[in-house]
Amino acid sequence: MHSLPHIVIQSPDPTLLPALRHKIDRKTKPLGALGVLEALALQIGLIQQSLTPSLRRPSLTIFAADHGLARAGVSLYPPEVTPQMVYNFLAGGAATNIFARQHGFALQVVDAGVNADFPSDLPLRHEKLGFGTANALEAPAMSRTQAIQGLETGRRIAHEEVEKGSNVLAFGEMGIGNTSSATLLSHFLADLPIAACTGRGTGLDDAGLARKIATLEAVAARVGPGPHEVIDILAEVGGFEVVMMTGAMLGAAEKGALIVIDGFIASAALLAAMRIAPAVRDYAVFGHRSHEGGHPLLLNHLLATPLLQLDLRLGEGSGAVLAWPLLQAACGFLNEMASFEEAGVSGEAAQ
Ligand SMILES: O=C(O)c1ccc[n+]([C@@H]2O[C@H](COP(=O)([O-])O)[C@@H](O)[C@H]2O)c1
Ligand SMILES: Cc1cc2nc[nH]c2cc1C
Repeated sequence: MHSLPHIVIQSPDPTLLPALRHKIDRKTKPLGALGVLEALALQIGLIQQSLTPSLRRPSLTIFAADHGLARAGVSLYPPEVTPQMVYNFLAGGAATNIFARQHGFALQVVDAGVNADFPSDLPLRHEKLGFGTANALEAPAMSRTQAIQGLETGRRIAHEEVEKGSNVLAFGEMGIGNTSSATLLSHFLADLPIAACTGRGTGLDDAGLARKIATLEAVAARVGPGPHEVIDILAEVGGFEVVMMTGAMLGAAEKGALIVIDGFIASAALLAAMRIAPAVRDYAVFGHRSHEGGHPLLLNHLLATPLLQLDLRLGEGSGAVLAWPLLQAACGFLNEMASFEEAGVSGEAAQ
């Protein structure tokens, strides 16, 4: 039987922290005046173990998959949209394509388990774990073996991106029904109440939201209160794209790359990854705060400071890619901004 891969992730060595702090504090600005950008520069410097970090070949990988639970009416849109959006990504017409082009991201799309037969010659990475997950109301979304295979595949994909020269990896997803998986992961892995962290996803109305909450509570009752191993929770509530994204985050951190987290689903994948190797958190930055109901709660749980707050609720990695100029700004000021000494500006406070 497959077993959970042994993944060792080290937190970045903190020895460089005082030198990084000193370099930031000698820049021509009041102490702390660059706020969150200072924290970002510190984090990137530590991850790269460098006082002059650089961001190379930003990459976005979108994992797509279908959800059996979508048949229970938990989304406003039909599951057919998942394969249709895959074609849209491949044609370059989705929002995330535009933002990725704008910011020079290398983009790849992975079929993690879409319920469609894609021609083998499409420029799509074929890593299908199944034709959509099982309906989690009735049975585990996937087997433990599929979950482990998904983790391993995601991990390999991230390693390959690093081998191609990337040190910034953003991950996105597409999967009708996947805010339900993310809600259930938040419930089981962060102890968040289902009613509080269920959101409208693609745009459910009040009645739809009430139906979704009742459905997710029924799934949670079938799974039972635990304790559960993280791999079993991933298998119980899915989805294929979420397990692959979890593996990819672990793979990116193993290689010392910066991970850019998108919205609610990506944050739930990180939550799962942290249960496998807690230090993965040290490599993550949070692109934005999604408009999806549970995301602020999950971000609080993760002690995360999202960089943008644009009321996005799209997924596809869009909120991660949009945060790119802020990552560049953090490295830019650390590398290029004059110090008090260089600029002949007095660095002493008057009182
Ligand atoms: O990233 C987010 O925070 C986010 C919030 C709401 C919806 N989405 C996207 O919408 C789809 C899931 O919504 P739903 O209603 O089908 O569960 C999926 O394709 C996600 O990429 C994404
Ligand atoms: C059209 C559409 C595009 C998406 N992109 C990510 N999730 C999505 C859901 C829908 C419905």
